[in-house]
Amino acid sequence: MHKKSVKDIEVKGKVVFCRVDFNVPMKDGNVTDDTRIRAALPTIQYLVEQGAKVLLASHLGRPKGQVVEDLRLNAVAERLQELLGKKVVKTDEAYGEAVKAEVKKLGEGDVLLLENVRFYPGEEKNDAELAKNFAELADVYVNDAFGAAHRAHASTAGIAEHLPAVAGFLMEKELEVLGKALSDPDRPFTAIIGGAKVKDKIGVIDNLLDKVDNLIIGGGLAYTFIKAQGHEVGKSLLEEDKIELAKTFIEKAKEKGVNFYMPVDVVVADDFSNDANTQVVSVENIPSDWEGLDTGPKSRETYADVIKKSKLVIWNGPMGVFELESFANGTKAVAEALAEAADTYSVIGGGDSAAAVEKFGLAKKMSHISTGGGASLEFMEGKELPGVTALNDK
Ligand SMILES: Nc1ncnc2c1ncn2[C@@H]1O[C@H](COP(=O)(O)OP(=O)(O)OP(=O)(O)O)[C@@H](O)[C@H]1O
Ligand SMILES: O=C(O)[C@H](O)COP(=O)(O)O
Repeated sequence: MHKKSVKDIEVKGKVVFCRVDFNVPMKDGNVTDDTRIRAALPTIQYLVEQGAKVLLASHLGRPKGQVVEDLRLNAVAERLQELLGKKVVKTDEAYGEAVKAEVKKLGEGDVLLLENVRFYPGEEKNDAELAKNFAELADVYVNDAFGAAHRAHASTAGIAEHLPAVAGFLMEKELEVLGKALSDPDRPFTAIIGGAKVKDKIGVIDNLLDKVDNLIIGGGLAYTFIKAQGHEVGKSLLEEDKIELAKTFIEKAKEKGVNFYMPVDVVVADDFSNDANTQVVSVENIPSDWEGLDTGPKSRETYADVIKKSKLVIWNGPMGVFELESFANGTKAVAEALAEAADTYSVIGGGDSAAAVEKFGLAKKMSHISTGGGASLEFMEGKELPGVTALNDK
């Protein structure tokens, strides 16, 4: 990586402002999935072992610059304390005199978690004053928040102007895996793109068509492609204004010699619910008052075949409405094929696909599950990540 890492600097005795992405799912005041906390542990533990005074900063949810009691980081601090096996001090603010006083009390190897940085309006505006306030707390800045690296905020970008700024281990790992996939992929290289809307995936499809050998399309966005091929899609999700774009993607795939796989059959339902009546139909025969909610068995088989013959697969977006048992099979088939393909390096691009492999109990079988939803998507689109750009070059 061309950015400095936490290993490139001396941290002993220094106060380190470490931005992490502890934006975790919560229910009734408890952390329901601590994956992102666990993913940041190697950096935190390293800083502790090296004798740094560790200040952790994160956002949680979207409080829009106001204090929202339910979005305080207290439960996160508790979970972190359990995982680290050592005391984590938690402050009710993220900067200011009271916080400075707490920081002064820290000894080498101590850990303090600041309050939700999005309680301050300046955070999302990348306000220079707020960035300075954060920087005043510390001697060094470490960014390990890959999941928030696509945001140019005060704690992800602005602060780096005031302190030596380096990447943490999670940040490095994510950039290494995703970067290698895009710049020097093992082949055959397959991208699987699903999810709800074409509009959210335009950039990623366009960029990946320049790089992959196979592109597999599934999920709700497939119906715009099916329509682009001249078939009726009934009540399925359709973006009328993206049909022409879908045609250009199919054309681009042809020009680039990319094998383009779309569903040949789908599971249609007469209602968006688990108890709906369902049938499997070919894409030429989608009934006018039914909607497609999953890929059909023939498509699943083809997709699994392509996956197993690939050396590298990047997957972003579910193949169907996997949250409903009746329409989870397409997504499950992709997850199972990836789990079975021992020679295939599988990269799960965060968000819903990561939730799906977790739900099917197959997460451990994947080579890399990104902790970034939006961040990994923007990276795959070839966009610059402000949280990375802001760090010091090697
Ligand atoms: N055929 C379909 N019709 C309607 N919705 C669908 C269909 N297939 C999948 N979906 C829905 O798409 C949603 C996921 O879409 P999204 O584009 O957000 O995926 P993602 O990129 O994996 O997630 P994230 O944005 O969190 O990274 C899921 O909730 C799923 O139920
Ligand atoms: O959950 C995420 O993708 C990151 O934590 C970023 O959150 P945001 O979309 O609210 O900026």
